Amino acid sequence: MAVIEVDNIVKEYMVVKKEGGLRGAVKGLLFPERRKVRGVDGISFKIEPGEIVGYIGPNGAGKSTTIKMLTGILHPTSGSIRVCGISPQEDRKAVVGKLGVVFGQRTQLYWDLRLAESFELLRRIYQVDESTYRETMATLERVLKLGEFMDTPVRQLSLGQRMRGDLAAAMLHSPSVLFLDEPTIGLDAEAKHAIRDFIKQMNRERGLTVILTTHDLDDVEQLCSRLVIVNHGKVVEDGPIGTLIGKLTPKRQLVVELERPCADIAHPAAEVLKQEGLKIWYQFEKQRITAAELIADLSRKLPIQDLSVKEPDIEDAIREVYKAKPEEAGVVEATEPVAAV
Ligand SMILES: Nc1ncnc2c1ncn2[C@@H]1O[C@H](COP(=O)(O)OP(=O)(O)OP(=O)(O)O)[C@@H](O)[C@H]1O
Repeated sequence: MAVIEVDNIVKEYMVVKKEGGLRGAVKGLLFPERRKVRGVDGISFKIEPGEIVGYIGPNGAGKSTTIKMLTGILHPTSGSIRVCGISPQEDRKAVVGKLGVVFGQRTQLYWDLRLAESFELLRRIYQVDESTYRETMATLERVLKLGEFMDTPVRQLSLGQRMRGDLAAAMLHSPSVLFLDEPTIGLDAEAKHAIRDFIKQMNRERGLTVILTTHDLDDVEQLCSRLVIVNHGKVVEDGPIGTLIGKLTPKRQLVVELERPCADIAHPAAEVLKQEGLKIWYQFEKQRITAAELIADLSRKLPIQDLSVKEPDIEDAIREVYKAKPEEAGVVEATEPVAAV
């Protein structure tokens, strides 16, 4: 049985149309013109146990709205959702017991308590019995290396430590599904690595199902086996990462800094985008040549002082690949949210 079944869900919001200028503002106050917009417009997908799925799309695509409906915070205007066979609308409490949620930008830890006290409070809220809690906590402490800051007040934790704390908090009640919203945002390379390692380990050892929204291409490449790509409230692609990632990010850039000027900087498999002094920007297609091959070729003929590979922006790539006609978009500009309907 699928862990998550989403069948043709729609979410409509009421918004007030805004008009420019003082006259427009007064008119808007006296005679607000309301209209419905679709934040999610007929989304369907199924997720099987143990999958790690990247749920990605540009800003305003409908990712948060979908996650809020899956967790029961919002109700769909139409369509149906099952999480572990349960409808979040009908029994939110039961669904919450099956889910762990981590928002990179917010914390569910208690700012004024020490980390260990925060966990104890969450244990009581989730009604985890003490022996199960001790066992789970021992694993989480070891894998996430929480020991050194268990007694630190949450407000004094670094962002990376707090994220590790938040992941542990989300796993305290041994959920079957973990929702991660930008789990590595703002973290340094080492902290990102620790977070990704933990997710992989929980998935491998406990069969944890993970849904991940992220703007970080490395998160997607290193964690996800499948991508569901949304744009303008609709699923535009759903498939294995191997086939989709190349389509989304066909082009990369290599920035090379030379030690001294050179006349022949061309390469047959890469385009020179621009040159500023000793710095050259090459653009190349992953399918045609790998970064390592290009670097090896160039360093044979050029005196390279420094270089870096630039990944394309995942958001721009999605927008570019899945350009929708405005009438299909279902999104109205210059509107102000009023209410979910
Ligand atoms: N409370 C609300 N009232 C009105 N419209 C809303 C509301 N919440 C979201 N929307 C609209 O619904 C659409 C989907 O928004 P949503 O926040 O789900 O997108 P997202 O993909 O999560 O974007 P981001 O990456 O910026 O978080 C957007 O057009 C947004 O403006």
